[in-house]
Amino acid sequence: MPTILGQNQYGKAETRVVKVVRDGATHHLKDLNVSIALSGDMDDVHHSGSNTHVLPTDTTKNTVYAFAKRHGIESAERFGILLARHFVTSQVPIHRARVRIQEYAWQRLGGHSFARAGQETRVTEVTYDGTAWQVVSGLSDLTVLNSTDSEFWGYAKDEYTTLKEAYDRILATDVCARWRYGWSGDEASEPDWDRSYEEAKRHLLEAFADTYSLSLQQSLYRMGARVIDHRDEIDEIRFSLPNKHHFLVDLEPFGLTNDVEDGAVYFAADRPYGLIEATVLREGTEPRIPVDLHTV
Ligand SMILES: O=c1[nH]c(=O)c2[nH]c(=O)[nH]c2[nH]1
Repeated sequence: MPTILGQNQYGKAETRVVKVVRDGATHHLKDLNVSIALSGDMDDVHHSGSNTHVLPTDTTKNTVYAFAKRHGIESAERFGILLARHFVTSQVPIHRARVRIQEYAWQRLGGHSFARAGQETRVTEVTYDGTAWQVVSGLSDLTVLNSTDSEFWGYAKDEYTTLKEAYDRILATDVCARWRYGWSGDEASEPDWDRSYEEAKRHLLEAFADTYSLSLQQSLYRMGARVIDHRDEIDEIRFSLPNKHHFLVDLEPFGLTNDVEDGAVYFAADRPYGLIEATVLREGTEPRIPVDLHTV
């Protein structure tokens, strides 16, 4: 049967780029997911396997990172225009470039601290056996990020350790927290659940933003301790915190320095991720929140 090649396009999908702009102690964040699709004179690669006209998808990814550093990210549209024009005007066989960009919105918590806008899910689990009540509430998927004041160094090393010590890194996580109320079931002392939720959330966010962090484990403990210290009705809190790694992109091959101090471009990796989990308890109380909040 004779066949013909129909519409075709190619490029790197979902390049996750985070650009930090430092304005003194105030940082600004652009967080994009960029997908490039190029098309043009691509018959040969499909028919004969000749790659002469194929600018690698790897290159389209590098271009996203290099452009983020070289031109900054003023808006998703401006960034898309720069990229699309670049591919079409610099490669003769490429006649069309489609650049799709998703931009993640961040809400400011402080100078260098941010929470992903409108994302979290509030949860509760109420158990009653005719005698005792147990109320465990919390939240999932509250994404937060500090663009500085995070280090990680001085860790144990063995023959498989390659991680470079970090003295100024991005610290980001999706907070999954469950807290258990000490409430006995007595109506007169029933907590104001909405207020308790808002305050627990506020305290854990403030602790995340205010902590100069030497590890996510340390930030976690501070977040839990802040909630327990300020909220008498809560006896126990457990966190499951993925360490959402942001790696500095090596832009040296393109003659660009990517120094943290003057606003860097990061590759936001989605997996694998470190998963840091711990319970913080009021002294004298029993741990009752299940250990595995996540199922992975
Ligand atoms: O805050 C961190 N805690 C770790 O246990 C760890 N491990 C790692 O590779 N990076 C980090 N970061």
